[in-house]
Formats: sequence, structure tokens, C-alpha cells
Amino acid sequence: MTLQAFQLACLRGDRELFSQLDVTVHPGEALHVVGNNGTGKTSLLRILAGLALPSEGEVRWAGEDIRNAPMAFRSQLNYFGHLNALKDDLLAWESVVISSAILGKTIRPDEAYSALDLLGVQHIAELPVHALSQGQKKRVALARLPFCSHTPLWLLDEPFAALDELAISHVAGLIGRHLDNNGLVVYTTHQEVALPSGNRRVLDLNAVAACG
Ligand SMILES: Nc1ncnc2c1ncn2[C@@H]1O[C@H](COP(=O)(O)OP(=O)(O)OP(=O)(O)O)[C@@H](O)[C@H]1O
Repeated sequence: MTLQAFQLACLRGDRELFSQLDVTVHPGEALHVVGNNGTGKTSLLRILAGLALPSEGEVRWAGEDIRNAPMAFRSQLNYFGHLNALKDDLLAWESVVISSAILGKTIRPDEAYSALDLLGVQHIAELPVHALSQGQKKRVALARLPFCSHTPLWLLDEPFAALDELAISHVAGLIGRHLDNNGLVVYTTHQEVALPSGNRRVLDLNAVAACG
């Protein structure tokens, strides 16, 4: 299954962030979206996820406009956004269990603990989300990734921000494993992070904006 976007344009207020943007991502490919602050990386990921509408153009998954079958598309999607989508009152380990369940995967508490451990935050597993730092929340949100191999399309907005070297290499490894399993990944990062495998291409929104 392939992700395609045709002739996308994005308006924010009275400003056009990009236009005439075509995107294609095949199984086993990662598309790294780069660009200065405010060029529209998050806006593009939200459009690709079906969370925002483009002012022009369309997004297709497996050849079908995602607006025609939104539920089917969402079942194929793992969207990781800036806000982490965690519930403040849940414990960290419960958050991993529930966010995995929302994405269709039932996991045991010990699996959630192991995933937190690999991201270096097992010690906060019994704390409620509201008591965590921003970096800890991010790790809790990322801890679901090992359980998302069944959702082929991963759209990851700044997955490496606020992580230390060990956690970055762990997340890069998870992305690489997903690509090895024919997953598709579109991600943003301001950091230069090498993926251990997969075919990575770069989409530079600075260049798109300059041409648009
Ligand atoms: N809801 C909104 N209404 C109006 N303008 C918005 C809205 N959301 C974002 N913008 C503007 O659109 C532009 C692009 O924002 P976006 O978050 O997509 O950029 P980005 O490339 O992801 O930036 P960063 O690297 O800082 O995360 C910014 O100028 C932002 O202020």
C-alpha cells in the first residue's frame, strides 16, 4: 500500500505555506520532512493524517482518497503528534496499555513496563501522567511504538525531540524495524538522526516554499 498526495496546498491565515506539493511514500520507505520553523511540517503531517484539510489537492492511501474511507484509513495509521495524546490521570504504564489498545493492540502490563524500560523511564511507570516532565511524557507516548507494527503508516512529528542519545537510537531502531517490515514512515526532526535501515528520502519544505 502506498501513500500519495497530489498537488497539496496549505493556507494558514492569509499565508500559503506550500502549494503544488506531491508526495509519494512506498512500503519500506521513510520520508524525512525538513524545513525551518513555521514552514509547515506539522501542517503537512496533519493533512497526511486526515486531521486537517488541504486548501487544494488530495491524499490517497492504497489509491483511495482518504476522505472516502476515513475509518479504514485510520485503522492503518499511527499518528504521533506534538501533544502526545496522553490522559493526565492515567499512570504511565496504563497510558502505554491504553494507547496501544486504541491502535488495536492488546498488551500486558509487563510489556508496557518493558517498553518504558527501553526508553529509560521504567522508574516513572507508576506515576500519573500529570506528574511527568515534558520529556518523560514524550517517552511514555513513544513507548507504544513497539506495539504498532500492525499499522503500516507511521506519521511521527518530532519523535526525537527532548530525547537523550540512548532513547534516540532506540526510537530510530524501532523505525528501522518498521521499515524492514514494509512499513511506511513520514517524520519530522530538526536533528540529524541516522536510521539503521530502510530507504530514506528528504522533503525540504524550505525549497517547496521558495518555489510556491
Ligand atoms: N491553526 C492555525 N491558524 C493559523 N496559523 C497557524 C495555525 N497552525 C499553524 N499556523 C501557522 O502555520 C505555520 C506553519 O506551522 P507548522 O506548525 O505547520 O510549522 P512547522 O514547520 O511544523 O514548525 P516547527 O518547526 O516550529 O514545529 C506557522 O506560521 C504557524 O504559526
